[in-house]
Amino acid sequence: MTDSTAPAPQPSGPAAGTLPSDLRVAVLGARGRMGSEAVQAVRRAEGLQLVAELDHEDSLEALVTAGAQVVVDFTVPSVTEGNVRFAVEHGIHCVVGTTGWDEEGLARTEALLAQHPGVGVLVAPNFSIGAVLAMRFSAQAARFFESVEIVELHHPDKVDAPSGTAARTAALVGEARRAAGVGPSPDATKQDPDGARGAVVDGVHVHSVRLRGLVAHQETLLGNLGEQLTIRHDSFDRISFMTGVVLGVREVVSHPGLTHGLEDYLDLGL
Ligand SMILES: NC(=O)C1=CN([C@@H]2O[C@H](COP(=O)(O)OP(=O)(O)OC[C@H]3O[C@@H](n4cnc5c(N)ncnc54)[C@H](OP(=O)(O)O)[C@@H]3O)[C@@H](O)[C@H]2O)C=CC1
Ligand SMILES: O=C(O)C1=N[C@H](C(=O)O)C[C@H](O)C1
Repeated sequence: MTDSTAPAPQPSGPAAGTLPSDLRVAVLGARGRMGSEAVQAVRRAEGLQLVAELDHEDSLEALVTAGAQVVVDFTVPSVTEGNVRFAVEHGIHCVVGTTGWDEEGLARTEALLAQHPGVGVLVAPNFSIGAVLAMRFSAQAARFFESVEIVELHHPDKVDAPSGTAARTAALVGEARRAAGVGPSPDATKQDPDGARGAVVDGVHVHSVRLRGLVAHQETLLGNLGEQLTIRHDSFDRISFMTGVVLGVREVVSHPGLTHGLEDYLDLGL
């Protein structure tokens, strides 16, 4: 959708200090909480050149006009897959932080990528290194405990629940427990008319808290008789996601096809 009163998108030529070989990067959702942080991170990063900052009133055609090689998407769940489709069809690699992706959307994107060999798409539910490790640790621990539940806590302006990170953690935990032949967490609840037990994702209960003052936080609670393990991660500031975003931009160009999760670009040594 275009708005003639809105400022035109900002395709920019080579800026002082950039080289012709710098990777040309555009940010979608550039005025949002994450997009604005990503704009600054790309500007700061050596070897990257910010060529467009787009928000919802801007046409995606501006990505092509600006000659973007990689697009970073921090928009809203309802539009992110369409943004990726446009980019892939124009040979532009994608680094996607927007949440709300389901298996069907990922499968459609994978099928599209098969028609565009050489193009890479990274969909990462969480770009902070601590959160990536917390997801991995949760999956590793899952089979050793009788009970597992996830609590995610976020700022109240977040539009989706459960968080993408919590949904991904639950999927990894569920998969690890199934692979190990571990049954569901014990739960005698027979009546829950108000949904007090939270959402159930891949057999794992997920509870979403929305509280002013928070940024992004998550606990995986694992229980056995007489003991509890808590795997907690806190993002106190959105700067925590930026190392991962810049890494994703640099790596996506050499990882054709679909990558789900930043961990595939990292050597976690686990
Ligand atoms: N993977 C990760 O590590 C992280 C992921 N996220 C996810 O990133 C997403 C964005 O979060 P956040 O920045 O807090 O949200 P915001 O609401 O602050 O930002 C979203 C931005 O996208 C814009 N927008 C909406 N529709 C379009 C469109 N069609 N094209 C381009 N831009 C559009 C909005 O504009 P307007 O307001 O004018 O409509 C807004 O500026 C969420 O899905 C969130 O879960 C967040 C943090 C970390
Ligand atoms: O909306 C947010 O803020 C966040 N969204 C992502 C999610 O849904 O997991 C990542 C992080 O939790 C912050």
